[in-house]
Amino acid sequence: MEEDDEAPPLAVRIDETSDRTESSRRFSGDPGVPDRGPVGITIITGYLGAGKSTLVNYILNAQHGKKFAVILNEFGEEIGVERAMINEGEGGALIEEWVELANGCVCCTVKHSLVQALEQLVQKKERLDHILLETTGLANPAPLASILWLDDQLESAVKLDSIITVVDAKNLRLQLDEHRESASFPEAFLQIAFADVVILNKVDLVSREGLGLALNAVEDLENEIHDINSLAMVIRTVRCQVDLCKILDRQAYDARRVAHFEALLKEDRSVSTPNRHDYNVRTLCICECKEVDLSKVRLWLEDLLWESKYNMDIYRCKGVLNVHNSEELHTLQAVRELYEIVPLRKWMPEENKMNKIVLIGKTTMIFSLHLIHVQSIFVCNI
Ligand SMILES: Nc1nc2c(ncn2[C@@H]2O[C@H](COP(=O)(O)OP(=O)(O)OP(=O)(O)O)[C@@H](O)[C@H]2O)c(=O)[nH]1
Repeated sequence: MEEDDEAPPLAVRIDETSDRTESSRRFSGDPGVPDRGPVGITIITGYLGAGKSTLVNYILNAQHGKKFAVILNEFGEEIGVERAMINEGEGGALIEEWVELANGCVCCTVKHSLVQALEQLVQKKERLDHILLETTGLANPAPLASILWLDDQLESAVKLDSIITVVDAKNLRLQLDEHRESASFPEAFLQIAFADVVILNKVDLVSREGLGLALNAVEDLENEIHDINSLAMVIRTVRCQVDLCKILDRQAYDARRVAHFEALLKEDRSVSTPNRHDYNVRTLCICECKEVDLSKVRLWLEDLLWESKYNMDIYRCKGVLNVHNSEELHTLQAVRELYEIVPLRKWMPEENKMNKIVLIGKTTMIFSLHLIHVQSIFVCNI
């Protein structure tokens, strides 16, 4: 794990008096509803040239009537260049607020300025519907996710909504292959591993090559992305033209957002996703009906997330739990070392009570349930 990930999430506890209404209506097409819940932040990440600015432009120019703040993170020499790439509309009409973080990479040196920028922005939050944070092409989104992901006890005025990773369909394979043999770890893996949504952009460039093979080529890329992160929704685009309802207000980090977890229960994930490629970032899915002991789950998670035991570095985890002596379905969310387990709702009579835990992380070993000692969390041994 990296050193700079350690700032507590309390760092962005900004507005203790903010009200706690749901922010889900912001993009629901009902602009008349007064809604001053936490302002959602979407992190837009992706490799150099993948189409991040194109996506920001597309969002700003879409007919939604919403007010956005845009935070740009650029390296010193690029100051002003990124901003010039964004169409602010006549007289800046499309953007409510601009913040440029120009001191370096947002995931290390700029953490403090980011928090300050958010503090400034939320003072104007009555006028804001959403914040877009575009990171530099090389940024690792992990520390950002840890800073911005707040659990429900923290009454913040901002809330991480989701991480969108834009990937370049033409160059993705090259980018993933690039460092596979070397000691340096490609950001492209991390960006996919942390994504809630992957925009597979520039599919026009793949389709143009070898007509008959084109469809397969895009499908192969989708599979490759899912091998790394089976939780992410993958959307194919040309010039990032995407239905905004699919990418904004996803509340991907809200443990009480029922839809994410119900989808998890329905999806038929295999027990362990075999990788066709020898990547060391993978998804592993635990699927077991036996009841779990909550205190054992916590111990196991803390070993995994805090101690990086079992030769694994877990980036993201989501799951539903069948807890011993409880009639309630519990949800589990983790981003790096932060995790939360909350009771969500009663199990329904027709439901098959089960545990489903999806882990996304890096390992130097063969990813196996046995090796991560998952048997230790169950009330009865399996
Ligand atoms: N053919 C094609 N070109 C695209 C598509 N999307 C974006 N581009 C072009 O790709 C180039 C890079 O797009 P940007 O949006 O600037 O990419 P970026 O990720 O912001 O780039 P950096 O800020 O340098 O990391 C631009 O010339 C875009 O016009 C697409 O779907 N197809």
